[in-house]
Amino acid sequence: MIEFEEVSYGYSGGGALLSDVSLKLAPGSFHFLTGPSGAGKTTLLKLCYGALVPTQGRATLFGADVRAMTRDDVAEARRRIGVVHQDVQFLDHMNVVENVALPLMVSGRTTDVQDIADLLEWVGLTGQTDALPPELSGGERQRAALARAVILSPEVILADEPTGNVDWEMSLRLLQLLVELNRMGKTVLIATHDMNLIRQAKAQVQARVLRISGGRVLLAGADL
Ligand SMILES: Nc1ncnc2c1ncn2[C@@H]1O[C@H](COP(=O)(O)OP(=O)(O)OP(=O)(O)O)[C@@H](O)[C@H]1O
Repeated sequence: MIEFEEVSYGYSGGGALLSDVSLKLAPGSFHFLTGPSGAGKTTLLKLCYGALVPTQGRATLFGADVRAMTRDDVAEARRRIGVVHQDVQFLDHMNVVENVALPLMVSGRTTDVQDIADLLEWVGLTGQTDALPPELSGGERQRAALARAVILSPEVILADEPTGNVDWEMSLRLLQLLVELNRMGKTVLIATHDMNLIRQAKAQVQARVLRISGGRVLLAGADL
C-alpha cells in the first residue's frame, strides 16, 4: 500500500534527516510513529503521501514509484490517503459542515447530505455544524479535522499528532475514532510523542510502533 525501500531524505541545504528507511504499511495495519521533536516524523508522513520525494531510495504508493508519478498520479493517490495535519487549518469564514465537506468540492464529488451529518455525528460534532472554526475548542477542531480527512473514504489515514493540544479524555476519544476506522479496514499511521496513548492503543489493537532515532526508523519492542 505504502512502501519505502532504503529511503533517505534531506531538505536542501541540510544533511540527511532520514536515512535508509524501509517500511511497509500493509492494508488494514495500524502503526505509530514516534521519536523526539525534530526527528522527522512530519517529514516521513509527507513522504508517505507523496508531498516529498525521496532523495535516495524508493517510495511506492499503491504500487507506483513516487518518482515516476505525474502530478495527477500523486493527486489521485492523495485521494486514497486522508491526512490529519499537525497544524490543522480551516477556512474561518466557512462553518464546520462546509469545512468538512471541502475535499468533496475540491475533488468534484458529491455526497448525500445525510452522509455528512452521519460523519459529524460519528465524531460528536452534531451540535457544532453551524459553528465557525474560531468558535471551536481544540478537541472539536481535531475531530473536525479527522472528519474532513475521512470524508472521501480514504484507504489510509495518516494523523500527525492528532491529540497534540487536547486533554487525556479527548485523546482517548480521538484514539477510539482512529481504532474504529482501523476496524473498518483502514490502514492507520499516527505520529505522536504520547507514549501513554500508544500503550492505551496497544490494549485495543495490534499496533506496531516505529521509532525514529538518529535518522533511522526502528521497530520498537514490546517494552513500551
Ligand atoms: N521545509 C523544510 N525545510 C527545511 N527544513 C525543514 C523543513 N521542514 C522541516 N524541516 C526540518 O526538518 C527537521 C524535522 O522536522 P519534522 O517536522 O519532520 O520533525 P518532527 O519529528 O515532526 O518534529 P515535531 O515532533 O516537533 O513536530 C527539523 O529540524 C525541521 O526544522
